[in-house]
Amino acid sequence: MIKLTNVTKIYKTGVRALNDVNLTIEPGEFVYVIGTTGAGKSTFIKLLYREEKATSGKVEVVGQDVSKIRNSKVPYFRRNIGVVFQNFRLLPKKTVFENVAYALEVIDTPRAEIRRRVRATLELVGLEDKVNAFPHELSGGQQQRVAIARAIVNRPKVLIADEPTGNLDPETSKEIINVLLRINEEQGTTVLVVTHDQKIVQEHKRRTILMEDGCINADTSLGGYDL
Ligand SMILES: Nc1ncnc2c1ncn2[C@@H]1O[C@H](COP(=O)(O)OP(=O)(O)OP(=O)(O)O)[C@@H](O)[C@H]1O
Repeated sequence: MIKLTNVTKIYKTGVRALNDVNLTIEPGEFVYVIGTTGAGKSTFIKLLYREEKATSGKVEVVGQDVSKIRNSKVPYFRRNIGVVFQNFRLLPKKTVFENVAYALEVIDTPRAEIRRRVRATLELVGLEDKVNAFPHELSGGQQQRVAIARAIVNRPKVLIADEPTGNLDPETSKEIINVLLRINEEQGTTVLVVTHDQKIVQEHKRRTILMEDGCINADTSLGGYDL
């Protein structure tokens, strides 16, 4: 599903954010990416949805060589990938329903289909009773659920969450991780969670990739590494 082969990323400033990274993530995996600030976690995920391009090496996502996708085709490619951020990034003047429906409207989904899929997705994230609320009427955890619903409503193969619990208290963080786990288990979506939250990683043990100075320093799937 995701394969990096000898991937290096050097920014224009000369910073080497990723240094010869090799990694494979299989379809349906749930993976944490952890590491100190500046380790290269965000750079890694930006390469996956073509927000940045690798300086050298090969990045493959859903069978495509990401650096070879033409700029005009990038929006189509991105339909395979849902992304959730720490700061939710919802449209403030749109309701919960509209925020989630928007992702389907831009790809010309028929109205009845939009209604059906938005409702089913809001149910999956436990927000069926907030369909008509506006983002400012919701708690942080509820806003993050809306962001997750928006990211998965068109059934992407990969869901990437960059510090999804960074602004949330421990109890709410746990709920958000449970939602991500449910999506992984019920829909078979490959899920990547970048997090600083050691507690979450310990509580719901899944494959964990530790990044340091642009390298993968440990990977629990390779064994011999107990966090
Ligand atoms: N657009 C950019 N231009 C130049 N350097 C950058 C850019 N983005 C990131 N960097 C640098 O690349 C390195 C890796 O950054 P990255 O954001 O990938 O780390 P991170 O592990 O996600 O950190 P954090 O946990 O703080 O988000 C850092 O030294 C950072 O300063």
